[in-house]
Amino acid sequence: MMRAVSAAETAPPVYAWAVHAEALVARAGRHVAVDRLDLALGTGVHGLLGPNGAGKTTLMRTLATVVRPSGGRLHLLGEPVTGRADLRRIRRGLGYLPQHFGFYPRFTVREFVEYMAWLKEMPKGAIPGAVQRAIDRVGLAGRADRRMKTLSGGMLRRAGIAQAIVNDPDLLLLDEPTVGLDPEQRVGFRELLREIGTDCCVLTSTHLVEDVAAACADVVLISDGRLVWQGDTQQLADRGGAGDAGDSATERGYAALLRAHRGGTGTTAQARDGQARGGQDRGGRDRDGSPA
Ligand SMILES: Nc1ncnc2c1ncn2[C@@H]1O[C@H](COP(=O)(O)OP(=O)(O)OP(=O)(O)O)[C@@H](O)[C@H]1O
Repeated sequence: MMRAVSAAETAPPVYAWAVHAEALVARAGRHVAVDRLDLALGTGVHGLLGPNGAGKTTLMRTLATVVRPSGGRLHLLGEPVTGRADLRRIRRGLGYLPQHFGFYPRFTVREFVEYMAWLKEMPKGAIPGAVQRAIDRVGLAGRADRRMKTLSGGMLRRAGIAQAIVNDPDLLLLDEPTVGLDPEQRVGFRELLREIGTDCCVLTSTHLVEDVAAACADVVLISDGRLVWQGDTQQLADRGGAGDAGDSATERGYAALLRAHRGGTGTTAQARDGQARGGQDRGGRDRDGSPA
């Protein structure tokens, strides 16, 4: 008997990783904020953790093609970013919520999201429907015609998320998206992330380890611009012990990994548990081919 075959099964994958960075270097001003970072991310929700100044925002800005890499290699959605890259093509598939985003205060939510859809070169006819859908998904349907300047901090952040997802991106970058959201909104937001992550590579930075535990399948920990650790939330929790600071297993795991990194030589403290979600099968081995 014939069974229905979905498009996803028949369409060949165009690229192995949505994000593939090798020895990536990026600067914030004159400071090297991303320092020879190796990172591979496939479909799914990845949480980006790291202490203040770890380089999270600079990494996000680099992946959003706002900052040009100053060393190493970077591929986004299968396209090389270094050299004479076709950034317009990458940007059409990108969604980005910066930590601080600008907007015309007199724009309504709908006008703001429409404007961003236009900047992303979406087909004109597709924009009104896509804008309405994005606004609905972030729970701002009742406020679509309110001016941006009249929104609360949490509502503004949701409008920011709406513009980031309006083009149904293949790579969604969210820099501290839960800042300003109340607890109920945070729970709703985590659900939205999980839903988006079924067919999109989502990287979300946060200081709230609990957000990561609740919404992310994969955790990326960076410090001093380097990858310290990558693994799933259970593996993160398993890293912690009773003596580590934190109110939950994941917080204790985070504290233990940072402690090991700071106490180690940097390279010996680097670890990788398992493999990133989505992309190619790495057979449970790390980049050098040694067992994870
Ligand atoms: N314009 C700049 N000029 C010089 N140094 C900078 C500049 N912007 C950032 N830095 C430095 O680069 C490093 C990384 O900053 P970045 O904002 O990427 O880190 P972060 O992990 O996002 O930090 P936070 O958690 O505090 O937001 C920090 O040490 C910061 O002081």
